[in-house]
Amino acid sequence: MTVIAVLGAGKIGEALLSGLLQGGHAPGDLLFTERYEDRARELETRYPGMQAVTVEDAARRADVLVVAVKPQDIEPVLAELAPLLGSSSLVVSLCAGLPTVLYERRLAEGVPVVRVMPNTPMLVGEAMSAVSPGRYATADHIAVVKELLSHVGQVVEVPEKQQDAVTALSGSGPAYFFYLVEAMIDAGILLGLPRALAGQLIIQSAVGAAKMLAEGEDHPVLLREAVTSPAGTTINGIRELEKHGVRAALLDAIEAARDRSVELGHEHQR
Ligand SMILES: NC(=O)C1=CN([C@@H]2O[C@H](COP(=O)(O)OP(=O)(O)OC[C@H]3O[C@@H](n4cnc5c(N)ncnc54)[C@H](OP(=O)(O)O)[C@@H]3O)[C@@H](O)[C@H]2O)C=CC1
Ligand SMILES: O=C(O)[C@@H]1CCC=N1
Repeated sequence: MTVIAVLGAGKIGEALLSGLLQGGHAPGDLLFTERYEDRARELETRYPGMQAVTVEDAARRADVLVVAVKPQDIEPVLAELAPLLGSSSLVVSLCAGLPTVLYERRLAEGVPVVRVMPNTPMLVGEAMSAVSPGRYATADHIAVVKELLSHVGQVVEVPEKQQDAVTALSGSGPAYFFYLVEAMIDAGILLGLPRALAGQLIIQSAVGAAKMLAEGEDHPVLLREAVTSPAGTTINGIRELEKHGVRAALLDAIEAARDRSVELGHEHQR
C-alpha cells in the first residue's frame, strides 16, 4: 500500500490521516511530522500504529509527502525538504494560496508537485477535494493523488488558476455552513426552545437538506420553492433574509476569502 507522510498534522493533516484510517489504510503506512513532541504523542495515542517521524524519515520512507502546515510556515519546511527530494518523490500541497511554482522554485528540478484543496469533512469521509498538477506532475501522479483522496470523499481536477476560488468555496465552505447552523440554533434559543432540541431540529434539517441536494435531481431554487408555501411562514423569513442582504453578504464573503487566498500566494512569490 502507498506510504503517506503528512508534514504538519494539525486540523486538516489529522483529518486526512483519520479519514484514510477509516477508509481502510493501514496505520503502519501512515507517517506524520509535528513541531511539538506533545502533539506527536497525542496523535500516536489517538491512532495506534501511526508513527511520528523526522522529515528525513518521511522523505526516505513515504511514496507521497503531504504538506499541511499553515502557509505562513512553509519556508522552513521547503528548506528542510529541498536536499532530500528528487524526481521520484511526490509532493502534495494542501496549503491555501500557495502555487505549485513556489515548491518548484524551492525544491530540486523535476520534483513533482500536486496542489490540493480539501476540506475538513474528510473526517467523516465526505471531503470535497480539488487537485491541480504542477509543472512536473504527470497524469500518473494525479491518478495516485485522486485515488488517495477518493478514500475520504469526492475529488475533482481543476486548472490551478481556479484553486483560489475553490479554496473560498469548498475549502472554507464548511465554516460558512457551521456558522449558519450556529446562528439558526441561536434563533431557536431566542424563540424559547431548549438548546439541545434546537440543535437537533437544525442539524437534522441541515442533513436532510444536504441529502436532497446531493441525491436529488432538483436545483436548489426548486427545493426552496417547495418549502415556501403561498402566504405561509417561510416567505416571511425569506423577506427578512433579502432585506438584510444575506445573498450579497455571501457573495462578498466568498470573494473576500478568494482574495485572501491570492494574497497568501503573493506573500511567497519571490
Ligand atoms: N483547516 C482547514 O479546513 C483547511 C486547511 N487547509 C490548509 O491546510 C494547512 C493547515 O491548516 P490547519 O490544519 O487548519 O492548520 P493547523 O495549524 O491546525 O495545522 C498545521 C500544523 O502544522 C504544524 N507545523 C508547523 N510547522 C511545522 C513544521 N516545520 N514541521 C512539522 N509540523 C509543523 C503546526 O504546529 P503548531 O500548532 O505548533 O504551529 C500544526 O500542528 C494550511 O496551509 C491550510 O491552508 C486546507 C484546506 C482546509
Ligand atoms: O482558513 C483557511 O485559510 C483554510 C483554508 C481553507 C479552509 N481553511
